[in-house]
Amino acid sequence: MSFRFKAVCDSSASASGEELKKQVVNLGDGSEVVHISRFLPLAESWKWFDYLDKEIPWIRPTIRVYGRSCVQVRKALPGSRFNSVLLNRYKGGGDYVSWHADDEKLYGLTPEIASLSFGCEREFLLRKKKPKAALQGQGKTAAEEPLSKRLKSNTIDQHSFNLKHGSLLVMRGYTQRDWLHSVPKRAKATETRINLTFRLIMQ
Ligand SMILES: O=C(O)CCC(=O)C(=O)O
Ligand SMILES: [Fe+2]
Repeated sequence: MSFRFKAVCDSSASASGEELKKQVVNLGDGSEVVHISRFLPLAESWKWFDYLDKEIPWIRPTIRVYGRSCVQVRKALPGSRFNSVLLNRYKGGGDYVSWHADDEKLYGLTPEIASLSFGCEREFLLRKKKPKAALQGQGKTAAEEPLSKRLKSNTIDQHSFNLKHGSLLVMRGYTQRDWLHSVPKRAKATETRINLTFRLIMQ
């Protein structure tokens, strides 16, 4: 699986011969999102979708982690900074992931999370945490934060990305500390979407 994944990435960059349309969104204060809507070729992406849809024993373990299973990948993606992948399957527009941050300690302070999407296009939202919530993640109180940080910043505090079949979205820097993300319900999204999020778990 890991070898095939790498091969697919390489061929998408060279075989198409066209520049990857890369959108880099600076969220401010050291947080950043990179979005490449045609990261993998469409046909290759459908192969991945079919493989994952059929071969993964999709389960719904509890209501809190609705439709999600976790697979530990060892020695995967040689040379990369990821050692685990989480798989999400959204059967239709009624399946969603509510507002959260992947800010668990096991990912470190500035985790890089790379998300590949297959199948039905869905909206991905980012919303700035309320200042108190962002500070809690660092064990600080508002008073401990420099005045410059407490003044209202003029950056936009909500972003939306349409995650297409074969797209890649990378969250990095302080995005998990300072921002929340979600995939909301969408009545019009009738088809299945599968999403892989690659992460580095600190040993
Ligand atoms: O499905 C997605 O694009 C996001 C999933 C997600 O946020 C997660 O697995 O933590
Ligand atoms: Fe997440």
